[in-house]
Amino acid sequence: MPTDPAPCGVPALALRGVTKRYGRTTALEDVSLGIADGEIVGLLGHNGAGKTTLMSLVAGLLRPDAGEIEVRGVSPVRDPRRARRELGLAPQELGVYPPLTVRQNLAFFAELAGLRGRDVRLRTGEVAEPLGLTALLDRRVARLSGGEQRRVHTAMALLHRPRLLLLDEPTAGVDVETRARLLAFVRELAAAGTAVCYSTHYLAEVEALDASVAILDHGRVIARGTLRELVRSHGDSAVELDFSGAPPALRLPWPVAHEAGVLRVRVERPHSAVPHVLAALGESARRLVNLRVVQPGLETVFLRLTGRRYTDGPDTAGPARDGRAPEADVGAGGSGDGPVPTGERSIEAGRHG
Ligand SMILES: Nc1ncnc2c1ncn2[C@@H]1O[C@H](COP(=O)(O)OP(=O)(O)OP(=O)(O)O)[C@@H](O)[C@H]1O
Repeated sequence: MPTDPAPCGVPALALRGVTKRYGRTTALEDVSLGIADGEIVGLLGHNGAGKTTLMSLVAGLLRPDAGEIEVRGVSPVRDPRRARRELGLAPQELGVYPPLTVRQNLAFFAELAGLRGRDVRLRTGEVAEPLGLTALLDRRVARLSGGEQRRVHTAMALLHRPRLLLLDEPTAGVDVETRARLLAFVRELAAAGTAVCYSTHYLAEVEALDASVAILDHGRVIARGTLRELVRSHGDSAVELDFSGAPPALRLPWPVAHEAGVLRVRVERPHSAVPHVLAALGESARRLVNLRVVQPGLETVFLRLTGRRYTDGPDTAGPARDGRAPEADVGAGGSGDGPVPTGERSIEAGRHG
C-alpha cells in the first residue's frame, strides 16, 4: 500500500518517557520507543506487560499520565483526529458486526474513516484481495470461521491506508493458513513503507516477519534491537534435562540452575558439554526423561532478561512450538549470518535409562 514518507527525520511513531497508570497499577513506566517508516517492530511481553496499553495510547484511546507520543509528528492527545488518520488499529478483541456481510462491515468502517462512494469500493477490494476475503465479501460475518473473521477485523484497520499499523495479537487463535496470509501481508505493507507495531505471544512470528524487537516487562522496555543484536547480547545456550521426580544436584564446571523441574546447564558449547553432563548424572540417569540442547534465540533472551520463558503460561501451545520442526542445527550458534533461531529447542535426545 503506498505511503508518503514522513517529513524528513520524523519517525512513524515516537514515544518519549511515556507513563500510564490505572489507579495504583502502573501499566507503562517511562517508555521510549521509535518506529521508522517500513519497520516492523515485534512488541513482546508476558501477559500484563503493557502491550495493549501502549497501543491504546498510540491510538488515542487512552491518555498518558506523563510523556509524549507522536504519530508521524502528530500528538494523539492534542490532535487525535489527525493522528488517527495516520494509523490503523486492529485491537485484540474482534470488532466485527456478525449480522452484516463482510462487504457491509468494510463499507461501514471505510465510511467511519471518511471515505465515500467509489473510494469505499476501491479500498474494500484493495484490502480484501491480499487477505483472501474477495470470495467472502457477500457472506455474513456470523457464518465465517474464526480465522476469516480475524482477517475481516484486520482489513478494517487498513481501509484508509494508514502509515502506521498497530496489530495487537493479530494471529491469536487463527488457523495456519490465516497466520501465513497475515504475516505475508504485513511484510508486504512494510516493504511498501508502512510502519508496523505487532504484538504477539509467538516468537516464531517475529522471525517470519524479519521484525526488530521491543520487549516490555512490567511496563518497561527492557530490550530493543534487531533479533540478531538481542540474541548476540543476551541469548544463552544451554543443555536442559527433564527428570521424573526432582532434578538431581550435579557437579559441573558450568552454572547449573533448577527451573520449574527442569535442570538447566548454561554452557557456551552445549553439544560438547552433553557427554560431560550425562557422565555427571550417575544413578540419576535412570530418571532422565528428556535432554535438549538449547541454542541462543529469542526464547533464551527472554529467560535471561525476565527470568521467565516466553512460552510459559496459557500461550504455550503457539506455533513457536507446534508450527515448526525442532531445530537440528547442531553446533550453529546465534552469531553466524544465517537466520536467527527463535524457538531454539534442539531436541537432541529422547528417553534415557
Ligand atoms: N482498564 C484497566 N484497569 C485497570 N488495570 C488495567 C486496565 N487495563 C490493563 N490494566 C493492567 O495494566 C497492566 C498492563 O495491561 P495490558 O493489557 O496493557 O498488558 P498486555 O501486555 O497487553 O497483556 P496481554 O498479553 O495479556 O494482552 C496489567 O497489570 C493490567 O492488569
